[in-house]
Amino acid sequence: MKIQNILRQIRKADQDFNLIEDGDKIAIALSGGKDSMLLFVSLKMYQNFKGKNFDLIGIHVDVGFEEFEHELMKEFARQYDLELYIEKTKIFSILSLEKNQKNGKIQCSLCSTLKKGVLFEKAKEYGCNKIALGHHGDDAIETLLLNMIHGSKIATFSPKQYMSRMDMDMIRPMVYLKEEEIVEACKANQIPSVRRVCPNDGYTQRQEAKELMEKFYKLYPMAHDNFLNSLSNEEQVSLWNKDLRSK
Ligand SMILES: Nc1ncnc2c1ncn2[C@@H]1O[C@H](COP(=O)(O)OP(=O)(O)OP(=O)(O)O)[C@@H](O)[C@H]1O
Repeated sequence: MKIQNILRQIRKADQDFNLIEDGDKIAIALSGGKDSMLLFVSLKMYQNFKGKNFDLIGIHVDVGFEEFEHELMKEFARQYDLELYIEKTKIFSILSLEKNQKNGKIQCSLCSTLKKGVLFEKAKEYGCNKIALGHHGDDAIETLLLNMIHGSKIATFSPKQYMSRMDMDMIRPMVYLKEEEIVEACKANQIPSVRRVCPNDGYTQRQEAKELMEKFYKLYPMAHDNFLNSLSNEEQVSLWNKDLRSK
Protein backbone atom coordinates (compact mmCIF):
# COMPACT_ATOMS: atom_id res chain seq x y z
CA MET A 1 0.00 0.00 0.00
CA LYS A 2 1.26 3.45 -0.87
CA ILE A 3 1.86 5.87 1.96
CA GLN A 4 -0.76 8.19 0.39
CA ASN A 5 -3.38 5.51 1.02
CA ILE A 6 -2.22 5.17 4.61
CA LEU A 7 -2.56 8.94 4.96
CA ARG A 8 -6.05 8.83 3.48
CA GLN A 9 -7.16 6.34 6.15
CA ILE A 10 -5.51 8.38 8.88
CA ARG A 11 -7.25 11.51 7.63
CA LYS A 12 -10.58 9.67 7.64
CA ALA A 13 -10.05 8.56 11.25
CA ASP A 14 -8.99 12.10 12.15
CA GLN A 15 -12.14 13.57 10.58
CA ASP A 16 -14.46 10.94 12.06
CA PHE A 17 -13.08 11.09 15.59
CA ASN A 18 -11.50 14.55 15.75
CA LEU A 19 -8.11 13.12 16.71
CA ILE A 20 -5.72 15.92 15.84
CA GLU A 21 -6.32 19.62 16.46
CA ASP A 22 -4.40 22.80 15.83
CA GLY A 23 -1.80 23.46 18.51
CA ASP A 24 -1.55 19.83 19.66
CA LYS A 25 1.75 18.51 20.89
CA ILE A 26 1.60 14.79 20.29
CA ALA A 27 3.88 12.18 21.81
CA ILE A 28 4.12 9.17 19.55
CA ALA A 29 4.52 6.03 21.61
CA LEU A 30 7.30 4.33 19.68
CA SER A 31 7.77 0.67 20.55
CA GLY A 32 10.15 0.13 17.65
CA GLY A 33 7.61 -2.17 15.97
CA LYS A 34 6.35 -1.59 12.43
CA ASP A 35 3.03 -0.06 13.51
CA SER A 36 4.35 2.79 15.59
CA MET A 37 7.28 3.41 13.21
CA LEU A 38 4.83 3.80 10.31
CA LEU A 39 2.56 5.91 12.50
CA PHE A 40 5.39 8.36 13.06
CA VAL A 41 6.38 8.59 9.37
CA SER A 42 2.73 9.06 8.38
CA LEU A 43 1.96 11.71 11.00
CA LYS A 44 5.08 13.58 9.99
CA MET A 45 3.71 13.71 6.43
CA TYR A 46 0.27 14.55 7.74
CA GLN A 47 1.78 17.63 9.40
CA ASN A 48 2.25 19.07 5.91
CA PHE A 49 -1.45 18.85 5.18
CA LYS A 50 -3.00 22.25 4.79
CA GLY A 51 -4.54 23.48 8.01
CA LYS A 52 -2.87 20.99 10.31
CA ASN A 53 -0.56 22.65 12.74
CA PHE A 54 0.74 20.31 15.44
CA ASP A 55 4.04 19.18 16.96
CA LEU A 56 5.40 15.66 17.26
CA ILE A 57 7.91 14.00 19.52
CA GLY A 58 8.66 10.30 20.01
CA ILE A 59 8.83 8.51 23.35
CA HIS A 60 10.20 4.99 23.66
CA VAL A 61 9.88 3.22 27.00
CA ASP A 62 12.94 1.04 27.39
CA VAL A 63 11.59 -1.98 29.25
CA GLY A 64 15.11 -3.27 29.90
CA PHE A 65 15.44 -6.17 27.41
CA GLU A 66 19.19 -6.53 26.89
CA GLU A 67 19.12 -7.35 23.19
CA PHE A 68 16.86 -4.45 22.18
CA GLU A 69 18.34 -2.58 19.19
CA HIS A 70 18.35 1.00 20.49
CA GLU A 71 20.79 2.09 17.83
CA LEU A 72 18.31 1.29 15.07
CA MET A 73 15.72 3.50 16.73
CA LYS A 74 18.18 6.33 17.21
CA GLU A 75 19.25 6.09 13.57
CA PHE A 76 15.58 6.12 12.50
CA ALA A 77 15.00 9.25 14.60
CA ARG A 78 18.04 10.96 13.02
CA GLN A 79 16.95 9.97 9.51
CA TYR A 80 13.43 11.34 9.95
CA ASP A 81 14.40 14.27 12.14
CA LEU A 82 12.37 13.07 15.11
CA GLU A 83 12.88 14.42 18.60
CA LEU A 84 13.10 11.01 20.29
CA TYR A 85 13.24 10.35 24.03
CA ILE A 86 14.32 6.91 25.18
CA GLU A 87 13.21 6.38 28.76
CA LYS A 88 15.24 3.82 30.66
CA THR A 89 13.18 1.81 33.16
CA LYS A 90 13.43 -1.25 35.39
CA ILE A 91 10.17 -2.70 34.08
CA PHE A 92 11.73 -6.00 33.02
CA SER A 93 13.26 -6.52 36.49
CA ILE A 94 9.86 -5.85 38.07
CA LEU A 95 8.15 -8.25 35.65
CA SER A 96 10.78 -10.90 36.37
CA LEU A 97 10.09 -10.99 40.13
CA GLU A 98 8.55 -14.35 40.97
CA LYS A 99 5.52 -12.76 42.66
CA ASN A 100 4.74 -10.89 39.44
CA GLN A 101 4.91 -13.92 37.15
CA LYS A 102 2.13 -16.30 36.18
CA ASN A 103 3.03 -19.92 35.35
CA GLY A 104 6.68 -18.90 35.02
CA LYS A 105 5.88 -16.20 32.45
CA ILE A 106 6.07 -12.44 32.68
CA GLN A 107 2.65 -10.78 32.48
CA CYS A 108 1.75 -8.70 29.42
CA SER A 109 -1.00 -6.81 31.24
CA LEU A 110 1.39 -5.65 34.00
CA CYS A 111 4.01 -4.71 31.39
CA SER A 112 1.44 -2.69 29.48
CA THR A 113 0.25 -0.87 32.62
CA LEU A 114 3.81 0.00 33.69
CA LYS A 115 4.74 1.20 30.18
CA LYS A 116 1.62 3.37 30.02
CA GLY A 117 2.48 4.92 33.39
CA VAL A 118 5.91 5.99 32.12
CA LEU A 119 4.48 7.20 28.80
CA PHE A 120 1.90 9.43 30.48
CA GLU A 121 4.34 10.83 33.01
CA LYS A 122 6.94 11.66 30.37
CA ALA A 123 4.47 12.99 27.81
CA LYS A 124 3.20 15.37 30.49
CA GLU A 125 6.73 16.38 31.43
CA TYR A 126 7.51 17.20 27.76
CA GLY A 127 4.41 19.39 27.46
CA CYS A 128 2.30 17.04 25.30
CA ASN A 129 -1.50 17.01 25.40
CA LYS A 130 -1.94 13.79 23.38
CA ILE A 131 -0.31 10.39 23.09
CA ALA A 132 -0.61 8.55 19.76
CA LEU A 133 -0.50 4.76 19.78
CA GLY A 134 0.16 2.42 16.85
CA HIS A 135 -2.92 0.23 17.31
CA HIS A 136 -4.70 -0.63 14.07
CA GLY A 137 -7.99 -2.17 12.95
CA ASP A 138 -6.88 -5.78 13.43
CA ASP A 139 -5.77 -4.96 17.00
CA ALA A 140 -9.27 -3.58 17.59
CA ILE A 141 -10.95 -6.74 16.29
CA GLU A 142 -8.64 -8.98 18.34
CA THR A 143 -9.34 -6.89 21.45
CA LEU A 144 -13.07 -7.29 20.88
CA LEU A 145 -12.68 -11.07 20.57
CA LEU A 146 -10.43 -11.31 23.64
CA ASN A 147 -12.85 -9.22 25.70
CA MET A 148 -15.72 -11.50 24.72
CA ILE A 149 -13.72 -14.67 25.42
CA HIS A 150 -12.10 -13.64 28.68
CA GLY A 151 -14.17 -10.73 29.97
CA SER A 152 -17.83 -11.36 29.00
CA LYS A 153 -17.98 -7.97 27.38
CA ILE A 154 -18.45 -6.65 23.88
CA ALA A 155 -15.89 -3.89 23.88
CA THR A 156 -12.76 -2.71 22.19
CA PHE A 157 -10.47 0.29 22.61
CA SER A 158 -11.56 3.66 21.38
CA PRO A 159 -9.90 5.74 18.61
CA LYS A 160 -9.81 8.64 21.09
CA GLN A 161 -9.88 8.34 24.83
CA TYR A 162 -9.60 11.14 27.38
CA MET A 163 -7.60 10.17 30.46
CA SER A 164 -8.93 12.61 33.05
CA ARG A 165 -6.40 11.73 35.77
CA MET A 166 -3.58 12.86 33.49
CA ASP A 167 -5.61 15.40 31.48
CA MET A 168 -4.37 13.75 28.31
CA ASP A 169 -5.95 12.27 25.19
CA MET A 170 -4.88 8.91 23.89
CA ILE A 171 -5.39 8.71 20.12
CA ARG A 172 -5.12 5.83 17.65
CA PRO A 173 -4.92 7.31 14.14
CA MET A 174 -4.47 3.92 12.42
CA VAL A 175 -7.75 2.31 13.51
CA TYR A 176 -9.02 2.07 9.93
CA LEU A 177 -5.92 0.20 8.72
CA LYS A 178 -5.40 -3.53 8.48
CA GLU A 179 -2.14 -5.08 9.60
CA GLU A 180 -1.35 -6.39 6.12
CA GLU A 181 -1.63 -2.82 4.75
CA ILE A 182 0.84 -1.64 7.36
CA VAL A 183 3.30 -4.44 6.56
CA GLU A 184 3.04 -3.62 2.86
CA ALA A 185 3.53 0.11 3.40
CA CYS A 186 6.58 -0.45 5.63
CA LYS A 187 8.11 -2.69 2.98
CA ALA A 188 7.35 -0.34 0.10
CA ASN A 189 8.75 2.67 1.96
CA GLN A 190 11.67 0.93 3.64
CA ILE A 191 10.48 1.82 7.11
CA PRO A 192 12.57 -0.22 9.54
CA SER A 193 11.46 -1.98 12.68
CA VAL A 194 13.33 -3.30 15.65
CA ARG A 195 13.64 -7.07 16.10
CA ARG A 196 11.17 -8.37 18.69
CA VAL A 197 12.90 -9.49 21.88
CA CYS A 198 10.10 -9.97 24.42
CA PRO A 199 10.20 -13.59 25.71
CA ASN A 200 6.38 -13.80 25.47
CA ASP A 201 6.37 -12.81 21.82
CA GLY A 202 4.43 -15.32 19.72
CA TYR A 203 2.95 -17.04 22.80
CA THR A 204 0.24 -14.63 23.88
CA GLN A 205 -3.55 -14.82 23.87
CA ARG A 206 -3.45 -12.00 21.35
CA GLN A 207 -1.30 -14.12 19.03
CA GLU A 208 -3.84 -16.94 19.36
CA ALA A 209 -6.66 -14.52 18.51
CA LYS A 210 -4.69 -13.28 15.51
CA GLU A 211 -4.19 -16.83 14.20
CA LEU A 212 -7.85 -17.66 14.78
CA MET A 213 -8.94 -14.62 12.82
CA GLU A 214 -6.56 -15.45 9.97
CA LYS A 215 -8.18 -18.88 9.64
CA PHE A 216 -11.57 -17.26 9.75
CA TYR A 217 -10.73 -14.78 6.98
CA LYS A 218 -9.55 -17.63 4.78
CA LEU A 219 -13.01 -19.17 5.08
CA TYR A 220 -14.90 -15.87 4.85
CA PRO A 221 -12.72 -13.23 3.14
CA MET A 222 -15.44 -10.57 3.33
CA ALA A 223 -15.50 -10.88 7.12
CA HIS A 224 -12.31 -8.87 7.45
CA ASP A 225 -13.87 -5.65 6.12
CA ASN A 226 -17.20 -6.41 7.74
CA PHE A 227 -15.73 -6.92 11.21
CA LEU A 228 -13.84 -3.67 10.92
CA ASN A 229 -16.87 -1.76 9.60
CA SER A 230 -19.12 -3.23 12.30
CA LEU A 231 -17.06 -1.42 14.96
CA SER A 232 -18.45 1.87 13.64
CA ASN A 233 -21.95 0.58 12.93
CA GLU A 234 -23.52 1.74 16.18
CA GLU A 235 -26.99 2.11 14.58
CA GLN A 236 -27.21 -1.65 14.20
CA VAL A 237 -25.99 -2.81 17.59
CA SER A 238 -28.69 -5.06 18.95
CA LEU A 239 -28.05 -6.61 22.35
CA TRP A 240 -30.20 -7.92 25.19
CA ASN A 241 -30.76 -4.84 27.26
CA LYS A 242 -32.66 -4.73 30.54
CA ASP A 243 -35.72 -2.99 29.04
CA LEU A 244 -36.29 -6.01 26.84
CA ARG A 245 -35.90 -8.46 29.70
CA SER A 246 -38.45 -6.84 32.01
CA LYS A 247 -41.23 -6.95 29.40
N1 LIG B 1 8.08 0.19 24.79
C1 LIG B 1 7.19 1.04 24.26
N2 LIG B 1 7.46 2.36 24.21
C2 LIG B 1 6.57 3.22 23.69
N3 LIG B 1 5.39 2.86 23.18
C3 LIG B 1 5.07 1.56 23.20
C4 LIG B 1 5.94 0.58 23.73
N4 LIG B 1 5.35 -0.63 23.58
C5 LIG B 1 4.17 -0.42 23.00
N5 LIG B 1 3.99 0.90 22.75
C6 LIG B 1 2.82 1.53 22.09
O1 LIG B 1 1.68 0.71 22.24
C7 LIG B 1 1.21 0.26 20.95
C8 LIG B 1 0.71 -1.15 21.03
O2 LIG B 1 1.67 -1.97 21.66
P1 LIG B 1 2.04 -3.42 21.12
O3 LIG B 1 2.84 -4.08 22.16
O4 LIG B 1 0.80 -4.08 20.64
O5 LIG B 1 2.93 -2.98 19.90
P2 LIG B 1 4.06 -3.78 19.14
O6 LIG B 1 3.40 -4.86 18.37
O7 LIG B 1 5.17 -4.14 20.08
O8 LIG B 1 4.69 -2.68 18.19
P3 LIG B 1 3.99 -1.87 17.09
O9 LIG B 1 2.53 -1.90 17.42
O10 LIG B 1 4.56 -0.50 17.18
O11 LIG B 1 4.30 -2.57 15.81
C9 LIG B 1 2.41 0.43 20.03
O12 LIG B 1 2.02 0.58 18.68
C10 LIG B 1 3.05 1.67 20.58
O13 LIG B 1 2.39 2.84 20.14
